[in-house]
Amino acid sequence: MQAGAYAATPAPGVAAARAMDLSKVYGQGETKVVALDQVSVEFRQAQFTAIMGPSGSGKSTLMHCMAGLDTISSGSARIGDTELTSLKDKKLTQLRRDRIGFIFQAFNLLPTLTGLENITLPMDIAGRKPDPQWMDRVIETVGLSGRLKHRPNQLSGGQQQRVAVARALASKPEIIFGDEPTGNLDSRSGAEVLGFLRNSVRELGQTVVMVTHDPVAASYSDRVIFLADGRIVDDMANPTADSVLDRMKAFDGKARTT
Ligand SMILES: Nc1ncnc2c1ncn2[C@@H]1O[C@H](COP(=O)(O)OP(=O)(O)OP(=O)(O)O)[C@@H](O)[C@H]1O
Repeated sequence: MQAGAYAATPAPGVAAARAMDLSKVYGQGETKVVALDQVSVEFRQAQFTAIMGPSGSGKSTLMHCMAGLDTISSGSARIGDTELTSLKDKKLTQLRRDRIGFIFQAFNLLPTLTGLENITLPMDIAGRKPDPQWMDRVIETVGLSGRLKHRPNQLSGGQQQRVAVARALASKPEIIFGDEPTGNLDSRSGAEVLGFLRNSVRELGQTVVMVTHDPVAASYSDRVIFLADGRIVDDMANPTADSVLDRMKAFDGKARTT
């Protein structure tokens, strides 16, 4: 995909990624675990989706399968129109590099590089030139203008995660996947980073899918899908921290009585 081809006119309602009857089974025989059981879901463009559910419900597995980090056992996983199961390793690596952004709990910044160098590193590796106007917008959106020459150890945890968010946004990926992106941050820094992610969806038309355990983090999203035992059991639009918490309590109560 060409730099600059994406997101000028994001189309809400169009699927940035899609799973159809996606199953993921680990192990065999007595150690067999059905981590995902025929999951079908669409992640729409320019939407911020949170994936929630109890420990072991399949959240990370779903994210890893959709992001091409893990193979699937049956069904289909697509990024845009590209079926991941049809890709060989090299093409899959290219797809992850060129079309997907990642934000993990650990910031994974290189200590010897400045903030700016960390942000542009994936594009440097791919031999692509950052679009200067886009970079300005990204850096402004994540509020890093005065911090670009600092190295990670001269930045707070929240600032380091903002660099990681900017790095994910810099190449205009079709979709960003976050695995508990604020899990290691105090609540104020976490709120800042979540605010930036939400801004990137609203102002830059970015598509974001984030795994979280935190109802407050989920309240920054447009939509929450809830997993239990490898299945989607609920889908909530315009979540608030209270509505998410209520739903989690209802699941807990049900789990205890069944
Ligand atoms: N590599 C693996 N080998 C075997 N089983 C696995 C593997 N990865 C995950 N599982 C199993 O698949 C199920 C789903 O795991 P997954 O990590 O997706 O859950 P999760 O909802 O992300 O959990 P958590 O909130 O604790 O991170 C669990 O039962 C887990 O033990």
